[in-house]
Order: sequence, then C-alpha cells, then structure tokens
Amino acid sequence: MYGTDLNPLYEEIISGLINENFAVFDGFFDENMLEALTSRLEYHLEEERLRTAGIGNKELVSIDKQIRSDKILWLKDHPEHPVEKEFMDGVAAFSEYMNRTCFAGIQGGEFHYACYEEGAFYKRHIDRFMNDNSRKYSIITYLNKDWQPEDGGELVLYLEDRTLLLRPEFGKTILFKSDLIEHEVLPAKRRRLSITGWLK
Ligand SMILES: O=C(O)CCC(=O)C(=O)O
Ligand SMILES: [Fe+2]
Repeated sequence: MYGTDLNPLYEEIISGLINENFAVFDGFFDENMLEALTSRLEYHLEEERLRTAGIGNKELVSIDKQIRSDKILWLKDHPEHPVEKEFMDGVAAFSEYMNRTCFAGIQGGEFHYACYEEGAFYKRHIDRFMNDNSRKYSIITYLNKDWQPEDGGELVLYLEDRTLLLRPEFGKTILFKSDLIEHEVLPAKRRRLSITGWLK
C-alpha cells in the first residue's frame, strides 16, 4: 500500500534523530553503490577536480586553512554520473519518508564529495551559516576501506552529555541535525574520503 509501508532502517534513523539529534548506521547505500561512488570520487581526484573548501555560503566564502583543510567537489558542478543520480535518489527517498512520517519539511539538498589529505582536518563547528538557516540535516557517508584506529580522522560529535568519536569507515553513514550538533574532524593520517550533504 502506498504511503504506509514502514522502512525498518529509516525508522531506526528517525528514532536516533528524535532521541539524540543524530544517528549512525550502515547499509544506507549498498556495497556496489559505495564501490562505484568511491571509484567516481577517485576519478575526480585524478582529474584534479576537487578544490580547497571555503567557510560560509556562496556569497561569503573565505578560505581559512586554520579552520578546515579538506578539498571538495559539489555534485551539481559537474555532469551527473548514474551512480551520483542513484545516490541522490536514495537521499530523496529518505527525505520523502521523513516528510511523510515526521512532517520534516525537506525540500531538497546540496551534496559534495570531500577529500581530507594526510594532515587535513575541520575544527569544531556547526553546519549552519549566520545568514542562512536552510540546512536541516547533515548526512555524511564514508568511503574508506580498511580504516584503522591509527589512521585518525575521526568525526567528533560534541553532545550535551558526552563526546563521541566516530571512525570514517567504509559505508558508515552519520545523520544529524545541522543546527544542533557541534562537530569536528580530527587530522587524518591518510587520505580520507566521503560524500557529504545537507537536507534543506
Ligand atoms: O567528514 C566528516 O566527518 C564531517 C565533515 C563536516 O563536518 C562538514 O563538511 O561540514
Ligand atoms: Fe560539518
């Protein structure tokens, strides 16, 4: 029946968002798709398409290497590949579910690939701009095979009652409320790849 099926993974994510403003999970995207996204990102890197990321929104971008030192490529800034369309479709299906079951009011999103080269980091911040509060949820999926504890690059979530360190392991996805969760990326000790987006 249209509109009434429950999706167990989505339900788990939504419980996390309701109870703790974040959720960490595997299996949002299947293995083939994760492999294809990784190859695509590696190809973009070889073609030198990623650029030093800025801080602030389009009008107010300043590049401050003291705060972040990753490189990014916005998905909208290059011709879409079928796996990128599949990625967007997956995120759109979740957004529709959130809208239908939680009245989340998500109207779209923006997405980029990110690469933290050895030594790169992103200091403690929240994912909202001073002059634009449209970002509702942040979503990050990691594309790093065999990430080891000594590889660093953890995402730190600064929660009210504790601090959580998350390793950027292949296929792991984090979703959190963009306006509430302060977070940081610790220096990576090897190249750290991800695809990141904001539901708006
Ligand atoms: O890659 C991560 O773990 C987080 C990235 C991040 O905080 C951002 O791009 O705003
Ligand atoms: Fe962030």
